Amino acid sequence: MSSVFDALHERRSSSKVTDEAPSHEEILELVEAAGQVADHSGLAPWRVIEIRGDSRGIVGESLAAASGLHGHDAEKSIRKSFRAPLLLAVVVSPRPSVKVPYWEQEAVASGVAHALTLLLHERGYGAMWRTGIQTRSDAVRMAHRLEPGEQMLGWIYTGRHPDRPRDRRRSRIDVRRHVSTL
Ligand SMILES: Cc1cc2nc3c(=O)[nH]c(=O)nc-3n(C[C@H](O)[C@H](O)[C@H](O)COP(=O)(O)O)c2cc1C
Repeated sequence: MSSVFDALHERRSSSKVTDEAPSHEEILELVEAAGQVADHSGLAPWRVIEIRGDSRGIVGESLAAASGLHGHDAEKSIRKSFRAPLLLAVVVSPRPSVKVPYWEQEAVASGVAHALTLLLHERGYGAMWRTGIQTRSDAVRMAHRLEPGEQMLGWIYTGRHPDRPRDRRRSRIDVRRHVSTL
């Protein structure tokens, strides 16, 4: 079993995946695990929408509509949402709280999304968190039936990793530039 340290170093996004998607039951299991992230007041201010099959077109259609695309350009946008067999829309569902402002609740939802990508990777699924300039548009909100106040965080595109994940341990950051002392 790899350590959290190894898992973080080895995770890489996969833009290409096979048609094999995690089942609904597996998604429930992984989302439950991802939901164990630190959460001020335990508000669980997030939810995940599974999007499979033809429903995937709704994502591209709403992004295209929000961008005012038509014809060939709209079709191109719609095709993009079929790049993986399963799209997991991650949504911030803010709860009323005097103690926990919106930004903290978005941080929790974001943590859930990152944890999900790691868990999918561990199970041999490729995952890639994708958004679009119109992710928070009304067209996308309506297409995903978001409640007032809810916000999209994007979609995790996932499916079986096409080959065994290579050991891709490498650092992309110059850590000394990101850590300082007060
Ligand atoms: C909130 C968020 C939105 C993203 N949106 C996109 C996107 O729309 N298109 C894209 O190519 N990459 C997007 N990315 C980046 C990829 O998910 C991925 O992290 C990047 O390609 C680097 O690959 P790596 O994760 O293997 O380092 C997004 C990442 C985050 C966290």
